[in-house]
Amino acid sequence: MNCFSFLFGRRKSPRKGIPDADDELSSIHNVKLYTYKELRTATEDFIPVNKIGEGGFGCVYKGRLKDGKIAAIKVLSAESKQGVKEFLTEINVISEIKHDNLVELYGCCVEEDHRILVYNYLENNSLAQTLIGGSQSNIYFNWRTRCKVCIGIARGLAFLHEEVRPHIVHRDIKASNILLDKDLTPKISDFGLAKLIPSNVTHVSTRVAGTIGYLAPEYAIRGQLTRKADIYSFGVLLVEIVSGRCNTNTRLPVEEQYLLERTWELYERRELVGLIDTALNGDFDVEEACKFLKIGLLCTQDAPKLRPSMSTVVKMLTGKKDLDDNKITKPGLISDFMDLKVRGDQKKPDTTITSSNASSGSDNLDNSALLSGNTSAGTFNFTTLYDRSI
Ligand SMILES: Nc1ncnc2c1ncn2[C@@H]1O[C@H](COP(=O)(O)OP(=O)(O)OP(=O)(O)O)[C@@H](O)[C@H]1O
Repeated sequence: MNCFSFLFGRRKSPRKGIPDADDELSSIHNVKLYTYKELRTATEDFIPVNKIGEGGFGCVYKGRLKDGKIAAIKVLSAESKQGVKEFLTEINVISEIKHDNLVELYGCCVEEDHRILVYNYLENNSLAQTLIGGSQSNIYFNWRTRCKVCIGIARGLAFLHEEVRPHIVHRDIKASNILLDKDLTPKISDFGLAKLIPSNVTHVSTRVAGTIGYLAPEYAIRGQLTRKADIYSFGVLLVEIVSGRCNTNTRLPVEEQYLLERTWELYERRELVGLIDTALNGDFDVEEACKFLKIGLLCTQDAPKLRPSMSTVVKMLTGKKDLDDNKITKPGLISDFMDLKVRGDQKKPDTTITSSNASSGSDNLDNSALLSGNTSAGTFNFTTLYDRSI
């Protein structure tokens, strides 16, 4: 796989910051190329009624392709400079791998200034729009469905982490990146931030990107990226699925606002059952639900090496391996650190954050990482200064 050998900026297209289509096409392999005309026809000229969503990348439309397949057609917006790099990463990472719990890329369109991704259409939106904070959704997630969703996501991640070579770290596991098909099978999507981890290195140092609330502290603060960062994010998501709530909710009483802190507190008081979603109306296996919450805690422990691998998580979730309750240590939280720095108003719950000035792949770093964005805890914009040697 040739994911990160893209060339940018040799010949620019008239659109500022967008590389020439020929340059881009030379870095895209084994992917079906759609013409803009075909995608225009498929979406009836991208009419608003066919628009099914909008993300950081641009708008997503539903459309019928020439071969009759229904597709989700993601159009990179003209303003999205960051998106061009993510566009190529997404194509090169996802096009070469297939798994039941990963979204399927049908192909893409690179024509003049148009950059479009074409996916398998998934009928039931994302976990963020349905189970977690999706008040408009009419899907009921009973306990069995939640188990299936958790295990499916875990299997998809185990595949990326342990079966694909080189291993892939997704870097943005969160509720809005888990899409659901008609049977509520979960599909991990959005590989625009994914990184390959060569087998001979322990971690890569990288610009920090991801979503506040799901970011492992060692990665958020020091830029150290390993598979354990995804495992941390998965742990947060697992607790969200069992509790049916978002990781941060400032409308709740202060002591309940941060889900991981709350989970740890209830775990210590042996009252984890109090966290399980009341929408289940008591119709769940208490022991199993508490076990899932404990696995969430195992995955979010402060020390990355204590977090289990995803294949171990799959075994624990499916009852093929016992978990040692006595071994769970306190979750790593960046909220304490953020409390010192957070200022401003309350906006949207999920925000992608990016740090600048962090060297990539360097052995000796003097990093000054500027993090900025919005959380439900407030808009933040702060600088962390640190020195480290690996
Ligand atoms: N394959 C798909 N099938 C059906 N709907 C999809 C598909 N892909 C995306 N969508 C819809 O489009 C919305 C936007 O998706 P997109 O991946 O662009 O952004 P996001 O993940 O929600 O946000 P961000 O870009 O900030 O991470 C999704 O929430 C979902 O409703």
